[in-house]
Amino acid sequence: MRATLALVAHDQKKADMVAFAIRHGARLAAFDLVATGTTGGQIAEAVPELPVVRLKSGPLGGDQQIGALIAEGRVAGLIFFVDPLTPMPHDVDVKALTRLAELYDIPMALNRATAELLITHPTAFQPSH
Ligand SMILES: O=C(CO)COP(=O)(O)O
Repeated sequence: MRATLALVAHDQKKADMVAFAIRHGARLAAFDLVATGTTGGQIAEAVPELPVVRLKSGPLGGDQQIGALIAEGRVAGLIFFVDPLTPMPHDVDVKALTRLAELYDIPMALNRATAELLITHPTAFQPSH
């Protein structure tokens, strides 16, 4: 069974996420990928051979959709490049998403340094989560 990874990046971090997807394309290809709308679109444009299911954009409910997948036990890991410097209209959604990842004990990287550690760890993301 393939594990699902969720990929999300705030606007100021999208370039970092695209670079991450390019750098780790081969590793990411081992997973089913879901992403919030704009993040997924930019990954798909940069790495067209990497299939990414795009949900709604974050401010329009995408974070909540990923949270729901986590609550249903369908997400093995969350890589979320958070922008800590910009106020967000959907801050409560961001908080709800990270809270569910905490609650369901999903490996969660909120910055690039942690994402690098998780993606290069062969057993970090288990489908049973
Ligand atoms: O806002 C986001 C996460 O909170 C990301 O959404 P987008 O990928 O649609 O920009």
